[in-house]
This record gives sequence, C-alpha cells and structure tokens, in this order.
Amino acid sequence: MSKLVGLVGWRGMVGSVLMDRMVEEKDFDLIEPVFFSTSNAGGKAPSMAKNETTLQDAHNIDALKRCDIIITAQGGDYTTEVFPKLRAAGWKGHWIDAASTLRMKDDAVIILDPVNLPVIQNALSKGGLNWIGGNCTVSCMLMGVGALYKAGLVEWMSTQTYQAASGGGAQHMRELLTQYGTLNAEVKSLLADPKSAILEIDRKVIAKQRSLSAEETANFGVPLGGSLIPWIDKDLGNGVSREEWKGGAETNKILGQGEGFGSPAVPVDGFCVRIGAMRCHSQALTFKLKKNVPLADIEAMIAADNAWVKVVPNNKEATIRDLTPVAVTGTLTIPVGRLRKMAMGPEYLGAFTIGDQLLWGAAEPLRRMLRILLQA
Ligand SMILES: NC(=O)C1=CN([C@@H]2O[C@H](COP(=O)(O)OP(=O)(O)OC[C@H]3O[C@@H](n4cnc5c(N)ncnc54)[C@H](OP(=O)(O)O)[C@@H]3O)[C@@H](O)[C@H]2O)C=CC1
Ligand SMILES: N[C@@H](CC(=O)OP(=O)(O)O)C(=O)O
Repeated sequence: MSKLVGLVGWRGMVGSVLMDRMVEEKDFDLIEPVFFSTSNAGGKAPSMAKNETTLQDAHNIDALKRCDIIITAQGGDYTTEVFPKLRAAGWKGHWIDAASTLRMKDDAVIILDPVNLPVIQNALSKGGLNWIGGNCTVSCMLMGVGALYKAGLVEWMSTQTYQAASGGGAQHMRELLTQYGTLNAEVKSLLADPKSAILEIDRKVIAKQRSLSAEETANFGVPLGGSLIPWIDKDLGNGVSREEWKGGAETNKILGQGEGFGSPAVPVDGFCVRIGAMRCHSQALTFKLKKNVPLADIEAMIAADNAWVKVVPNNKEATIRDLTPVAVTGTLTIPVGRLRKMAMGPEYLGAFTIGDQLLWGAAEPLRRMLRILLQA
C-alpha cells in the first residue's frame, strides 16, 4: 500500500517549486498525498490529490499523526509550533522540512544526498526520523565543489556570496522589481535621449534610491535595486551574520564531520551579500588545499562528482555564457567555473559557482529524501 504523505506549505514559493518537481519526476505515482493548509482547511486540495481531496488543518495533530511521512515548506514558525507537539503525541513518522529550525539538532540530518548519502543511510539504519534541507547557499556550494571535501583535500575555504532576492521570500522578489521600476521611471526621459548627461542620470538615480518610501523598502529595510546589502539573516552579536555562521556549521554537519562526529571541522568562513538577482545564489570560493593538486585533476574530480555539476572552462566566452544567474535559473545544473590557482601559491584554488536556490537550495533535496524513504 502507498505511504500516506502529508504535504504542508505546498502553495508557497518553495512549496510550488517542490510540487512542480514532484509532478515532473512522477513522485505522486508512488504515494497517497494528503494536503494540509494553515489558512483554508476544508478547501479543495490541488489536482495531484488522489483519494484525499479536501485540505486538512495543518495545526490538527490528529490529522498529521495519520501520515507516514510529512514534508513541510511552511516555514520555521510552523515547525517550531507543530513539530514538538506531534512528537509529544507519539508520532513516529518521518519529518522532511525546508526550514532551518531543526537543522542543528543532534537527532536531525541535513539532507543533500548527492553529497552525503552515507550520512543519511547511517542515520536511517539507526532509526533517524528527522530530515532537514540545508541552507540554500551551503547546499548549492556543496553540489558544486563537494568532490574536494569528499577527497579530503580542503584545509579551509572562504566564501564570498552574491545571494538573490528570493532567499528572503516572494515579497522580497517583488520589492526588488518594484525598486528597479521606480528607478527606471525616474530617468526614463533622460535615458530616451542619447545626448543626455550620464552624471545627471546618476544624480537622479541616487537621489531616488535615498528617498524610496518605507513601503518600497519594507522587506529589505534599505534599497537593493542598484545597490547591495552585505548582511543576511540575524546579527549574532560577534560580527558574524547568521547566514555566515551557517556556512561553517552546516557544511561540516552535512559532511558528517566536526563536533559530534569525532573528526575535526574544516574552517569555512566569509561574507554573505544580498544582490539584485532574482533566484540564483552565486559564490566566489577560495580554498586552501592540503596539497598541490594539478588543476586538470581538480576539474576532472569536480566534473565526475554528480550528474548536475558542470565545469565551465575558465575563459571569458564560456563564463559569461554559462556562469550567470540568468543562465542557471530554473535548472538543476550547478556550474563551477573560474577554476584557477591563485597568486598566493599552488595550494590556493579559486572557483565560482551558482545554483538555483529554490531547486537545489530548497525543494530538490526534500523530494529526493522522500524517494530514499520510499525505497528503504
Ligand atoms: N525562500 C527561500 O529561499 C527558502 C525558504 N525556505 C524555507 O521555506 C519556508 C517557506 O518559504 P516560502 O515558500 O518562501 O514562503 P511563502 O511565504 O511563499 O509560503 C509559506 C506559506 O504562506 C502561506 N501563504 C499566504 N499567502 C500566500 C500566497 N499569496 N501565496 C502562497 N502562499 C501563501 C501558505 O500557507 P497556507 O497554504 O497554509 O496558507 C504558504 O505555504 C521558509 O520559511 C523557510 O523556512 C528554505 C530554503 C529557502
Ligand atoms: N537565508 C537564505 C534563505 C533561507 O531560507 O535560508 P535558511 O533556509 O537557511 O533559513 C537567504 O536569505 O538567501
């Protein structure tokens, strides 16, 4: 008999990407889905529903308890409220979650199976039940350069990220586009005149950016269109943003190393920056390798690591064609380019990688974990 799989958060931005992928990969053929809602219990479930065509109340513990597996992309507040109640009520099902709430708990595995299938399988064999998707930047990075970690080559890594508006959610994407529109409108007539002075355009744009209404910056707090914001997520109070902290903590946990795993953690640190891209997170990486490995060997190792990574030749033509958010958006491809040894010495490797933060960064690891559980 098919497993009863509860789906919470299916109509949100991450949830919609997840539903699309599940339809594409025919995951619904293998399960009996039950759709939940926090706002419309009793309403009509989406077309993927089979026998259970009514939306269930996502806060009803008894309704949730019926499920063998629950997948949620509803968000951290929902997880914080519902997950402990469900476990306290004796539910022994599998919980697959996109939110960060449970990621660092000892009984949770951060799931990214092309990178850490052995860690997942080990936890499964010990009765693990909590499977949490990783931070989008970390997951996309490891899909690209995980091979170097698997080979034990990394002494440390520094990341400089260029993160898209979508990381904040749908409203942030809208706000970015609204700001671009406002700025364009401000100088539209000057732009239409090829003889207008560029410094006049620039003066008007900066004046507009500095006077954007509170409504137009409600989500990011400051203008992002035509600017950038070098802080993402909470202020940890020690000069590090929470997004930067996740880089080190989650990379090591995904790989099953560091505190609690009985092996040293690899230092990972850098700066996380919000830029005006829509839904792809990009990052420049600097590695200190444990030894001097020829560049061709590194390229081969990265290219062979998984079915989605693609090494982009380190030349201008290939880079500007294949290594941009515009090229990658909506695809599962993880390009890794700009691979070169750096001026600091032959053990220093530079790389640039990009991933769609709603696919490998959020939805895809969840549906793949569902498949792993269905096969177990
Ligand atoms: N955004 C991201 O990049 C990432 C997000 N995540 C995690 O996923 C969680 C969900 O993120 P995200 O999908 O961006 O959140 P959304 O705000 O798009 O969706 C969350 C929920 O909001 C409710 N909702 C209210 N109004 C609408 C509307 N107009 N359209 C759709 N849904 C609506 C829905 O619940 P209901 O149907 O019950 O009313 C929906 O499930 C995050 O909180 C985070 O924990 C993880 C990785 C990346
Ligand atoms: N913090 C990420 C998005 C996200 O949801 O991350 P996490 O799943 O770690 O909370 C960003 O803003 O780009």
